[in-house]
Amino acid sequence: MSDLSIRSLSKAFGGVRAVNEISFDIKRGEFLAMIGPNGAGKSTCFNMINGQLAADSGEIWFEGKRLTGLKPREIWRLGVGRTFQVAATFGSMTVVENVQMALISHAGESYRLWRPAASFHRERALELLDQVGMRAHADRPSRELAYGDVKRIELAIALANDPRLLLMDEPTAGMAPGERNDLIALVKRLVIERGISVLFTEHSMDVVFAFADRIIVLARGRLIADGDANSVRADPKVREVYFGTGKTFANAGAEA
Ligand SMILES: Nc1ncnc2c1ncn2[C@@H]1O[C@H](COP(=O)(O)OP(=O)(O)OP(=O)(O)O)[C@@H](O)[C@H]1O
Repeated sequence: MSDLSIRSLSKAFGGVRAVNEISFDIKRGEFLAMIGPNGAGKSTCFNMINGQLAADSGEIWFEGKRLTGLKPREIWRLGVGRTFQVAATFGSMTVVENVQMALISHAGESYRLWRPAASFHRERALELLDQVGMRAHADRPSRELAYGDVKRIELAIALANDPRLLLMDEPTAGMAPGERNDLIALVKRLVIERGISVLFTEHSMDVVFAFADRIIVLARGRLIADGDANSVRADPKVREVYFGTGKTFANAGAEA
């Protein structure tokens, strides 16, 4: 069964066709990478899926429900999660409190209700921290964490909503190469364990070729390739759009 279906999705900004008649599917449990050079339309596509941007035309369906036209919160409630940058907002709270807040929000409880009860959802929050390898840091203030660890907390927070599809727009941005691999390997393990689907964008070709089940490639708003690492790596259209960008594309991930 196809979890997410995108059909002829389009969005223009003035004269710029940021996303132009894009169609693709994500199956349950699939780890799908969306790649493309700068300005290809990846973020625009993500923002339409999560409801932050209205599509000009086309349709988005998730588990048989139409997402186009829904508000971000309605889409989130239907089981489409996304990672948020939490560090700046909740830096003064401890790691576990940040995850507790997400669980409170998921349960539809109010922050006011939570205040006198710091133990609210603590056990479940600790379980989530365990899954992302951060339980030992539970009671540290979030602002003390290293950047890579903040990314793990963001992942735990996204999982608190129990998503069946998780959208991750450049989850490894700003990370060192080793940390990137660790984070994506962790996400892939969670995908397998929880049977959720993930759509992610990533600039590191090594990461994409090593971990993605499938790769879709955008260029100037168009979808130009959709397949596994080998077929995408060998695709002349893909090579053409990456040629001259300075990325080590041709051999990236060849060992994977
Ligand atoms: N709010 C906006 N207003 C005007 N133009 C926009 C807006 N958002 C995106 N664009 C344009 O739409 C095109 C696609 O941008 P988008 O950010 O979706 O690409 P991207 O693939 O995510 O790029 P990057 O990898 O650099 O993040 C670009 O030409 C961009 O300049």
